[in-house]
Amino acid sequence: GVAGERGVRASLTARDRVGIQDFVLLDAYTSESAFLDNLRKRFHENLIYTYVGTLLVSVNPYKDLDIYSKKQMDTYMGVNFFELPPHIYALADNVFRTMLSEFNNHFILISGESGAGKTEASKKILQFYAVSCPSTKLLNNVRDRLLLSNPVLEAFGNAKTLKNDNSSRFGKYMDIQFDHRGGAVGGHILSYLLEKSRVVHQNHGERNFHIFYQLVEGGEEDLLRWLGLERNCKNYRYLVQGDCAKVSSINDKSDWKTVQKALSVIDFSESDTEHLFGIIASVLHLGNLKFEADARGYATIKNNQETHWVSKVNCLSVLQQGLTHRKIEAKTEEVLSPFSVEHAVYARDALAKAIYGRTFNWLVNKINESLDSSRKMVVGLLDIYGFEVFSVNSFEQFCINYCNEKLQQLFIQLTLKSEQEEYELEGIEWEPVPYFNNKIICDLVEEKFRGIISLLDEECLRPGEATDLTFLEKMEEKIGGHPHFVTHKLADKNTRKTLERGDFRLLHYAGEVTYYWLMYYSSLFHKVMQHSKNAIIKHCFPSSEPDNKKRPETVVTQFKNSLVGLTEILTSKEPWYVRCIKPNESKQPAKFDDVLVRHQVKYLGLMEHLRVRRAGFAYRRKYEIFLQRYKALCPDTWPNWKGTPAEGVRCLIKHLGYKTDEYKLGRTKIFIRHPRTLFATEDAFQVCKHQLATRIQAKYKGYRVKENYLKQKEAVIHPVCLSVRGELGRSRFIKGFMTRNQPACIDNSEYLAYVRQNYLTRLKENLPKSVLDMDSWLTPPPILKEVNELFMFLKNSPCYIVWMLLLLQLLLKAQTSSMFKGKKENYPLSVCRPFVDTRIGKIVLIVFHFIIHYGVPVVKYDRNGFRPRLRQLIFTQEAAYLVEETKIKQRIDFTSLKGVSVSNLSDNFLILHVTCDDIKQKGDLVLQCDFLYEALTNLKSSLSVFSVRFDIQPGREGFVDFKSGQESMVYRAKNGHLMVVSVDRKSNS
Ligand SMILES: Nc1ncnc2c1ncn2[C@@H]1O[C@H](COP(=O)(O)OP(=O)(O)OP(=O)(O)O)[C@@H](O)[C@H]1O
Repeated sequence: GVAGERGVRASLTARDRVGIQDFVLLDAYTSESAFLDNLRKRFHENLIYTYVGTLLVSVNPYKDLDIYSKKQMDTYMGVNFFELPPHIYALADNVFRTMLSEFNNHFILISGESGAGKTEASKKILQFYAVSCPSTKLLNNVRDRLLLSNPVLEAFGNAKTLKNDNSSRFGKYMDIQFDHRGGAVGGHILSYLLEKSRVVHQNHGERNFHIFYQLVEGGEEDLLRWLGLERNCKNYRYLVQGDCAKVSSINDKSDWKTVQKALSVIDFSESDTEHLFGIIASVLHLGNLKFEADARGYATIKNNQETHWVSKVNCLSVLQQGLTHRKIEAKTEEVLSPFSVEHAVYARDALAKAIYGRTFNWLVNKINESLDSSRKMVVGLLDIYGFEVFSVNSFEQFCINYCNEKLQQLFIQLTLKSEQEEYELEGIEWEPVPYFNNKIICDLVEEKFRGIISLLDEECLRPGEATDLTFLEKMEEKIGGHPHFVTHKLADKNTRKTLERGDFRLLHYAGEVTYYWLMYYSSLFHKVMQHSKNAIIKHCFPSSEPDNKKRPETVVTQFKNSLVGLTEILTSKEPWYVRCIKPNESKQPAKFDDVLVRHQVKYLGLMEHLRVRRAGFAYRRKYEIFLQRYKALCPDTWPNWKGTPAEGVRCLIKHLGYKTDEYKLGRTKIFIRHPRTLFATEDAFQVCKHQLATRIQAKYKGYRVKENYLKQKEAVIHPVCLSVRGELGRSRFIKGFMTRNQPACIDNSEYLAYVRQNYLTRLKENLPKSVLDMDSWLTPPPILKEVNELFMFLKNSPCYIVWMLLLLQLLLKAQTSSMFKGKKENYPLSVCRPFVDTRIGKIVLIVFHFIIHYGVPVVKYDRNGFRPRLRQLIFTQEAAYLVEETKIKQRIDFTSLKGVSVSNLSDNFLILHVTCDDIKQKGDLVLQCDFLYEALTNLKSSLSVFSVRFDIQPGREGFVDFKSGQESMVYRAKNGHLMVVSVDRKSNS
């Protein structure tokens, strides 16, 4: 039954399969507690993945599990979602195959709290694609760049926080671009809202971005000297505020090396890296700049040494003035107004943040340049910061949490809402499943004129001084009554105690967060930076910006717009979800905190998702599509249905005997409640399909026979053929052909083979008196030009080397004959071409130092997944080698070669059986070779000193099954074996 079900499922489209799988799996969870129990039990058994429908839930194990090996990847490749335990590879593989079969774009949204495992999940998906996609030299290059962009982005965009030692401090959306064959041909990265405040300030127990520590700890002596840096993080104010420059889980020195290497692979020139690290160093120097008040109380820079280094590495000269003055524009002229010390410190930090932030954007663009291709289809990976609640939540947390609200809203729209709306739209009776729709919070933040962002914009850009308090009052006035907004003034007595006057609280879908931030907007240093000779800084602060005439966009509006862009990107693609869950707050393995997990399960909307999917239907299809697929099952709808598709489906399901509770008919679609109903229909279709196929085949065969007859007739009238055999030969040939009635394999080349064969038969009957008496040899027909030339040559200068060569050929062919004659179906047909001593390019031969006996191109089939790979098979005196271009992939000593098998059919497969106790060997090799007889004869002669079993097997060889069929093909069968189908040649030979 299971096998039958699998067969049925395999025949559905990828999307059907996933939809049905979704439904089947949901049966396991009856309540939230049951779901949690299951999650906990699995977690303790190291089963960190669970499906909720098609959505993958991952619980961070906080320890390395042996589930990400190459072997695991192979196991999940090309296997249906439900056939193996849940895994991130299964999801990645399904997305990939759905993309290839439907030719559309997809995205995987990875969400969860900080430290829940989002970045790790996205890396696992990327690694899976890197291994599973087809590989060529060019594609490998792209793959390396895609993979190596990660450590660079992590160095510049990740940092240690209290929650996660490698926390992504920016949002990342990455497109992996594929060609129509599934080769990964490129990528594109979008980054969102880097947490720039971290450059100048870190909370206790947290660090600045990794790259600063990597440079100071790992940078070469010369580089540090050139940048004016000392190898001690404690000397830099921007690196010591969290008081944890050194962390046991982070190795800055080795990470520095990784980043250096990665930069060179992704096309960063020497001058790029020089400028880049110049900027990193200058930020560190900036942080050490101190100010003191002059006699009038205005700021002046205290330590000139640091200014010198900032200027030197950034090639800047007007820094002093830029940091201690602001520009005031008064009608026609610009006036410089001096800063107080406090303002100067603020300006310094703002400059450091701006430099770092813009450099980060430059870095992302630069990586994109090295990855972008003219893409065909994409799988997008969205790994974006999770919902954050700290004791002090600033403007950045506000943006991050707003982003999470938007993504939750998208999730609701794409799953819960759209599913229920579809039933309504189709007029299907349906009891709505309640869920919390967070649109109300999104509106609170982003609504035009009334939302928090609009109010903030207004406050920032209005004339007069804007402060936190004026902004707060404005919010209280405009959105005071909103149920998700609270301030000290608006709160009830109990809540008021928990709020300061300057705070405001938002009741997010994931919990309450109290915000407090300082407003500031400045374009003070832009002019200064334009004078830099550092190419990156020049690029990041272009001279055309900012356009003073235009109302400047505030940071929050820029962010809002970028989220609108992101939503557009996502809604144009098919969604898939990975929900990451954090099992405990202390990053400990094997600790499952029920309260914490329950909270995440709640706000991630998992239970609602589950309920909606379970109450719904397993399968839905437009009437046209359903009818098109299954119309053959009903005599009234086959082959053509004249009425409307809806009537056709009605007629069809009546004929099939569907019970009324098994289905619902909507306005445009049929909805089927249980997978078993569909399985039964699909089963019936499979049976019916074969019967139909046989009928169509019979018709088609008749047509082909006729067509081929005409073709062959034309072929034998070809002038070459005529000149060889004359009219009599031609008519005899046509007669023979008609008797055999095997049109598909008869063409000019067979006729020529026939001529050769004929000559040899005549030669046998008229043997020469002596081999050296050339005149006694029968004259070969003109078509045997090579032989003729050889004879002419021998005639003129009898030469023993040539005779030796000829003899060698004869010996080899005799060897082949003794091995295969009468044992393998296509033996006589395929062996008539002359054997040569090697079939691989000279360049390959030159690269290897050993003496090569024979080389031939082959296709190697991986044992896991049976993916074909082009290789060269080379024999030397002691071993066989599998070579990719000029790289040896595998060596098989003849001493460890147990045997060689081929089938008795007309395929061109060979299997090399290798002793498995040699751990370096990867098991038996399955190879396909166009020159099978030549290769095996050569192998046999190389092996003569070794005792190797040489088998010709009927039909089956362990994990490879052979059979005859109408058409040659190779595919992975349902039993997991490689199925090799070859054309039946028996009747032909
Ligand atoms: N599948 C996994 N197997 C083993 N360890 C994991 C796995 N996923 C996550 N971890 C551990 O948890 C840590 C945090 O994971 P990760 O950086 O992916 O979290 P995140 O959700 O991206 O957090 P942030 O939002 O802060 O970037 C990792 O550094 C790793 O130590």
